[in-house]
Amino acid sequence: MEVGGGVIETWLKKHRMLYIRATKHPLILSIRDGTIDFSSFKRWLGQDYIFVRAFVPFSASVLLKACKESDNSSDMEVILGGMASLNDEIAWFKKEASKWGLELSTIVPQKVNQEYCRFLESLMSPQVEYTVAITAFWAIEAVYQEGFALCLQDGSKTPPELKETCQRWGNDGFGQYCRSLQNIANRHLGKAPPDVVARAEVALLQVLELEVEFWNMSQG
Ligand SMILES: Cc1ncc(CN)c(N)n1
Repeated sequence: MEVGGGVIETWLKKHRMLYIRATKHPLILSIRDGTIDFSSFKRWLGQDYIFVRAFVPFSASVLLKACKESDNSSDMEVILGGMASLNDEIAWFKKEASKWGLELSTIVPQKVNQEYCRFLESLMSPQVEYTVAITAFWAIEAVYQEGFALCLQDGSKTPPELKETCQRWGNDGFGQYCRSLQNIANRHLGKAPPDVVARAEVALLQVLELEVEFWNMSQG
C-alpha cells in the first residue's frame, strides 16, 4: 500500500485534465448514468477484444523486461498475475460477444485501435527500458480500473447488462493489482536517469491520449 508521493502522483497532478478526460470520458459517464447507447457498447466490445489480443504480447514483453532488468523478483509475480487474468479476459470477451450477437472474427480494427496497437508494438522493442514499459503498462490498466470503478459506485445507474463488464475492471482486486503496478513503476522511476524518466512521462501522455481517442471511437 505504498502508493503516494512518487513520480506517478506528481504526473497525475500535472496532467490532471488529460487523466480526467481518459477516466471520466462521456462514454464511461453514460454507462454510470444509464444513458449509454448499446451500439456504442457493442462497438467498444468488438474493438477492445482486438486491443486485448495485442495487449497480451505487450504484457509478455513487459514480463521479459522485468525478468532481465528488475532488481525485485516480486515484479515478475505481479505481472504474471495480470497475464493470467488476461487469459480469462479473452474467454470473457468471446462469451460477452456472443451474448450481444457480435461475430468477433468479422471485426475490423478501427484506425485509432490500429494506432494504439502500433504504439504497444513500439514499446515491445528491447531498446525500450523496463521503466518506460511498466509506466505505460500501469497507465493502460489504471485508466480502465478508475473508469469502470466509477460505474459501480453507490448511486450509479449502470444498466444490469453492463454490470459484469464494470466488475471486470472496477473490482477491488483489480484495483489492488493497479496499485501494485503503480508502486513498481514509482520504484523504478525513482532511480532512473532523467532521460528515461522523460520518456516514461511521454509514454504516459501517449497512453492517456490514445485512451481518450479509443473511447471517442467507440462512441461513434
Ligand atoms: C483500450 C483499453 N485500455 C485498457 C484496457 C485494460 N487492459 C483495455 N482492455 N482496453
